[in-house]
Amino acid sequence: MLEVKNLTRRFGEHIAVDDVSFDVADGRLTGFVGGNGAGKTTTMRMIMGVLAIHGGEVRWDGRPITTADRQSFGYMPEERGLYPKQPVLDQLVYLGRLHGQSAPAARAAATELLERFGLADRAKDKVESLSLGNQQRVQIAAAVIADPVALVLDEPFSGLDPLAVDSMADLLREYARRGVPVLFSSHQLDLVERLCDALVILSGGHVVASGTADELRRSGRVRHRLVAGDDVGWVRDVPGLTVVDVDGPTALVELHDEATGTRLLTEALRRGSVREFAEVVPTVSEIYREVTA
Ligand SMILES: Nc1ncnc2c1ncn2[C@@H]1O[C@H](COP(=O)(O)OP(=O)(O)OP(=O)(O)O)[C@@H](O)[C@H]1O
Repeated sequence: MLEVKNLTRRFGEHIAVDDVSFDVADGRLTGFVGGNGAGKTTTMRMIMGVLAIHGGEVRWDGRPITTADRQSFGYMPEERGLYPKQPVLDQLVYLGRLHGQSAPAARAAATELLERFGLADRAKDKVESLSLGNQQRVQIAAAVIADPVALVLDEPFSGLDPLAVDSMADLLREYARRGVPVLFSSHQLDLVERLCDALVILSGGHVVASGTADELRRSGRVRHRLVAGDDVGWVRDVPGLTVVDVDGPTALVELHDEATGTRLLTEALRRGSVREFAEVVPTVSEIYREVTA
């Protein structure tokens, strides 16, 4: 398990990351979200040891992380550091060897990854001759070439076309299935919702929410939607609830307790037909907007 404990980082007077704590459990795909400048990249850089930590610590397997631990991680930095003039396959083999792989093992792993990302026919081309999206695919291959024990990926999905997004998502799921903790940042909340087991939401350098998507949904205000056969303006007079919205036969309400739900439904049935009465589960986007507002 990767643990981030009270991490803090300043740039001059500005506190970019302020007492940030969260866990990335083994086998858990954890989405790291937050607006521009929230502190995601700074946190990931501290996890990987490329930026000095001003407070707190990073732990791996229950003890302070070491340089050797970090070398066994797969890291995709925000600044995509590939050598533009080097052929794609040679570059991946070189990176694999830097991580201690033998030349044949690195070549085999690189070839398999290039095939997986539809780049087998570009193996001999220089990186700079690839489109940005394809360079991004090579960068992903570089992060996973040496069979990492944890993955820390800064916006791995940005710039990918839908097919590459699917390959990337499959790859991350596969690593998670093998028990690898995976932390990735993204601004694509729909993707995070679809893919993640857990979420960490950062705002202004602080963790404003974290947990599984289900835990976050349940921790927010639960709303109910009532759709009746006729106008439901009368719900405003029902005690024990807050009306969020009323539009003709549809009302969105927050119940203060369960008994009010029963009362509301009974009243609606007494007045006519009820087409729907259900809990409204918020999406990750809605939770995000609420906690970062
Ligand atoms: N090297 C630096 N020098 C000065 N300030 C920095 C430096 N790196 C980051 N910051 C500041 O730290 C804060 C957090 O930045 P960071 O890049 O970590 O955010 P982010 O969540 O990754 O944003 P984005 O989604 O835009 O990539 C910002 O206010 C940024 O301006």
